[in-house]
Amino acid sequence: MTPRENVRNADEISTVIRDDNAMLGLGIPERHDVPVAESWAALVKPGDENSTEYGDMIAQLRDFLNYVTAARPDSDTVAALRDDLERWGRRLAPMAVPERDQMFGHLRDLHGRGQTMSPTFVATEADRDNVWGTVRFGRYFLGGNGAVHGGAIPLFFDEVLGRLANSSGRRHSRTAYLNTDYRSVTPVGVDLTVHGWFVSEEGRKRVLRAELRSGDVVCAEAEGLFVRLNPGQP
Ligand SMILES: CCCCCCCCCCCCCC(=O)SCCNC(=O)CCNC(=O)[C@H](O)C(C)(C)COP(=O)(O)OP(=O)(O)OC[C@H]1O[C@@H](n2cnc3c(N)ncnc32)[C@H](O)[C@@H]1OP(=O)(O)O
Repeated sequence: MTPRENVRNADEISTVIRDDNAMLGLGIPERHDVPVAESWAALVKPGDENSTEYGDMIAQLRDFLNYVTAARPDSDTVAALRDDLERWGRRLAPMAVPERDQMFGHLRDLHGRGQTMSPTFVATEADRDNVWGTVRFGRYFLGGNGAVHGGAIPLFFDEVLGRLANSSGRRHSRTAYLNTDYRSVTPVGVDLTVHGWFVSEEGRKRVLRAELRSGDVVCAEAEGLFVRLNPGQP
């Protein structure tokens, strides 16, 4: 008997659906209510126009990607969605701006910077050399068998360590290497804890490490070298 066949009443059904949704990384609201950790907030560029509204739209887009990933829609639904997406593409295309003016990924006062490329990192505490926070990979980031895709994890580490490497007034650096060790399966739809920290800073070279945990279990670890850019270096 499957867990669903075992369900007896409406309360139990809604509990099962809620649990399934959590497992799938569905219906998880973006956490705009959590304040950005104080020293991490020093990176914030205040007053980004429409940033809250844009952030809410990105949160919807994140949920949407999770629903698209999880659904097996009928052909009418697929056709309707394709047409809607095409209409939105045509509406947005004339609004393209140069990179420096785009909002996607540039809203540093929002958790996740207003982008959907990597899951939202919620920084809860930070100092000059450390950041702590949480992340939940939605269904969109599924690799297989409930595990997060192996490529999504270094992307996430680059997001956290890249930002920490350039925090607290440090001049901009770029990732030279980023080594990831997959210690155990990283589960989709589960709140994970993150710690990123400086190991050393010598001349232009900044070595940082990070750890991703599910409860007490270490899911993945990373070490990155970030090299401070010389003036004029892209
Ligand atoms: C506007 C809003 C934006 C918001 C953003 C928010 C945050 C976003 C978060 C996302 C963030 C995302 C961030 C991203 O993803 S950045 C994107 C990914 N990274 C890149 O595209 C970088 C490409 N590479 C380069 O540009 C150059 O190679 C760099 C600049 C890295 C170094 O070239 P450069 O010519 O300048 O320097 P150098 O070659 O003399 O090297 C200098 C020193 O470093 C040592 N070295 C170099 N490489 C390695 C290596 N692989 N292993 C070990 N060591 C290495 C080297 O031996 C030397 O050491 P030493 O001999 O002096 O002892």
